[in-house]
Amino acid sequence: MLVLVINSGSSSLKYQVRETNTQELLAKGIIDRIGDVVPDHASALEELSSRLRDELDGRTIDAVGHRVVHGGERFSEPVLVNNEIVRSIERLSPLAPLHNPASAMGIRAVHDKWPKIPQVAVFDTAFHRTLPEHAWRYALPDSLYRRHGIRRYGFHGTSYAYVAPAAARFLGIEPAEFDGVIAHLGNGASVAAIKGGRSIDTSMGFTPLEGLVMGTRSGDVDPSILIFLARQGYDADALDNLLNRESGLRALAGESDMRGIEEAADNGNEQARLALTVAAYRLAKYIGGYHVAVGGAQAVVFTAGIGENGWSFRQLVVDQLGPLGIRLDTEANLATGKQARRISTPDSAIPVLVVPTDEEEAIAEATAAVVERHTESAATF
Ligand SMILES: Nc1ncnc2c1ncn2[C@@H]1O[C@H](COP(=O)(O)OP(=O)(O)O)[C@@H](O)[C@H]1O
Ligand SMILES: CC(=O)OP(=O)(O)O
Ligand SMILES: [Mg+2]
Repeated sequence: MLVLVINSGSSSLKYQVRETNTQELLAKGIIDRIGDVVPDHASALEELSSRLRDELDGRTIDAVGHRVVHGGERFSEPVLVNNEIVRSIERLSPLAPLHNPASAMGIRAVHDKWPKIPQVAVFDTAFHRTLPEHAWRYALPDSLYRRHGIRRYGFHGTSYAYVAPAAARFLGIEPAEFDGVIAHLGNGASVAAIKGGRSIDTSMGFTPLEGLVMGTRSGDVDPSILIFLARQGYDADALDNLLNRESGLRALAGESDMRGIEEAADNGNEQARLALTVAAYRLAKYIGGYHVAVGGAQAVVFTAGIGENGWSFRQLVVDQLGPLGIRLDTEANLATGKQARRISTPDSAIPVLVVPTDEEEAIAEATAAVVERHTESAATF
């Protein structure tokens, strides 16, 4: 089955075209710096459509798989999209303002272009459905959970579901026996605690705003800051904009893209250095906490744009993990490539790995499975 995958991240649109029976990769690309060089997701979709005309050379797509960040309490598995499901994804937009609108727009754009093609939504929240209640529940009145679904959902699940078994394979253990801490560091960034191959805690919460310092998102802050600002006259939209778009690395360093920040820090820019230190310190604390949560990690794993490529950021983080007996191999940390690799010394108490993620490959597989199941069940009626 020829599957087009569209991964609408907050700052990028990644796509792949895969023949899922043969694993052949026909096209792959990224339109990045959305919100900066590319104005918005709509222009990114136009660019994608013109690239596909050239890259597909007349071959036709059988199905389209979309990454959808927020699935709320309703979606715990990939689903075949219909009108009602797109509306449901749109209703969840306030809980993932940088992502769900772009996914819904992508689904509608594909439907307008190719109305007969089946589309599948694959949710970032699904992998975290195994979180125990003590990890997903906030210390808030239960009515907020019952009335508004206010709880921890967690995100980047498709990536964790791909990387956790890959890390286990690298260590030579069964995926269901893997206990570890995985840091998915892209424009949005989160950490997950994996025990027995399942997610038991994660740093993002009700929305993809909680937790780590990100490109433009603050991560954890004292909620009183919001109350204080509300009393100063900030309304909901102003707070949303402040925390989701104007904070994080952008607020600390003046720009949100890690490549530019690392370069500025190398050139002696103090603001950029401080931004990296704040972000690395926050992450190191989470890694220590999740090492405890999983009852002793068998590995600490870095993945996604910064996790796979940002060697100096990895060094800043791992250098703080000395009390866990973790030692970075500075030479190995400089290696590049799409292979899973170890970046800690042989005597490090816990191995530190870089394991590249491939959300698009995982979405292509899930999409083909859903469409095949649907076609089979349609045939039996
Ligand atoms: N070679 C590199 N060195 C450091 N950071 C990098 C490199 N390549 C990409 N990145 C960073 O990765 C981040 C984007 O990661 P990605 O996983 O693609 O994000 P998203 O999916 O959230 O849009 C950006 O901050 C970018 O600067
Ligand atoms: C959930 C999330 O923040 O995704 P991304 O990192 O792709 O923006
Ligand atoms: Mg991403």
